[in-house]
Formats: sequence, structure tokens, C-alpha cells
Amino acid sequence: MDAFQDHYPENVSHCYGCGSKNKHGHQIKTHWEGDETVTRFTPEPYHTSVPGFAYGGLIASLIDCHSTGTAAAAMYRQEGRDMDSLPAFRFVTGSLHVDFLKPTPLGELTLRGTVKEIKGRKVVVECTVFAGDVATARGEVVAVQMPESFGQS
Ligand SMILES: CCCCCCCC/C=C\CCCCCCCC(=O)SCCNC(=O)CCNC(=O)[C@H](O)C(C)(C)COP(=O)(O)OP(=O)(O)OC[C@H]1O[C@@H](n2cnc3c(N)ncnc32)[C@H](O)[C@@H]1OP(=O)(O)O
Repeated sequence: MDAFQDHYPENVSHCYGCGSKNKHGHQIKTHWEGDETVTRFTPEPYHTSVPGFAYGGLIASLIDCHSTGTAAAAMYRQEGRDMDSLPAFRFVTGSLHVDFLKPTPLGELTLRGTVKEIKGRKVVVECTVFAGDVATARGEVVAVQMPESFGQS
């Protein structure tokens, strides 16, 4: 299935969470299901916190990149544009809030995102992590369109 991350240009495909060119990263893949965005990810044994359960930093990382990808896709969708069209929308994380509701078991996880707000260069995304039918974590990300000057002081 065509994923948002498949449309990131090669020179920005090195992100640890979502870059297809980062062999050490999570390489998440996100797509639309109606008005929700969905990522499926199965943690490895080395993502353990307490034996049998996933490390919270991993959960936060998945929420982060799921949500920045969702922000970009939502902007394209709002403008009725294809994700390969120019100018490109690229988002970075302004803030990342995570509530860990229940221990998250090692096994297939499903992240479901919804867009709460689009305003100017900012998109607010809510994301819930499910293990089976159980919501184990919920996050909110403020994603901001990357300024031209990103990385320069
Ligand atoms: C480090 C490597 C990144 C590589 C990226 C390469 C490009 C790749 C592109 C595509 C591939 C996918 C990449 C996915 C990336 C994955 C996620 C990450 O890990 S990103 C890394 C962590 N994040 C940062 O390093 C941001 C550092 N911070 C900044 O650069 C700025 O602070 C920035 C851009 C976030 C905001 O600065 P302003 O000056 O451009 O924007 P202002 O005008 O202040 O804010 C715009 C709106 O956003 C809100 N906002 C900004 N920061 C906020 C915050 N911390 N909390 C809540 N709202 C915030 C503001 O209140 C404002 O909203 P109102 O218009 O007033 O409604």
C-alpha cells in the first residue's frame, strides 16, 4: 500500500522514526483509512522495557513520526493536492505529549491518528496506540511546517 513516507524525497528520508533510508530506524509506514491515519508496527525484543512490554520512548517515537506524517498528509488533503506535488509540505515536531494508559505488550501495535486542528503552519494531531482492541497510549503532537531556515542559527 502507498504510504505517506514513500513520498518523502530521498534527501529527507533519513529520519530515525520514518525515514526509509535509515537502516537502524523504525521505517514506519502510514496511510489513510477514511479520516484516520494508520500505522502498524511490531516492536522487536530489544524494544523491551519491563520483560514482555514495550519501552515508552519507542511508543513516543512512533507517535511522533506517525503524527508528523499525518500533519503533512492532512495539509495536502486540505489543499486537494497529490503528495508528490510542489511546494512540498514538511513538518517537524513542536511539541509531543504522551499519556501511557496501560502497559503496551510486545506484539503488533496499531496507531490511529486524527487531525484536531489546522491553523497556518501548525497541525495538531491526536494519536492513539492500540494493542489489539486495547488503547495503551495516547499522544498529542503539535507539528509545525519546517521553516526554510531549519537547522541554521
Ligand atoms: C532534527 C532533524 C529533523 C530533520 C527534519 C528534516 C526534514 C524532513 C522533512 C520531512 C521528513 C519527515 C521528518 C519527520 C520529523 C520527525 C519528527 C522529529 O523528530 S522533528 C525533530 C524535533 N523537532 C525539532 O527539532 C523542531 C525544533 N523547533 C523548531 O524548529 C521551531 O521551534 C518550530 C519550527 C517548531 C516552530 O518555530 P517557528 O518560529 O517556525 O514557528 P512559530 O511561529 O513559533 O509557531 C508556529 C505555530 O506553532 C506553534 N508552536 C510552535 N512551537 C510549539 C510548541 N513547542 N508547543 C505548542 N505549539 C507550538 C505556535 O504557537 C504557532 O501557533 P499559532 O499560529 O500561534 O497558533
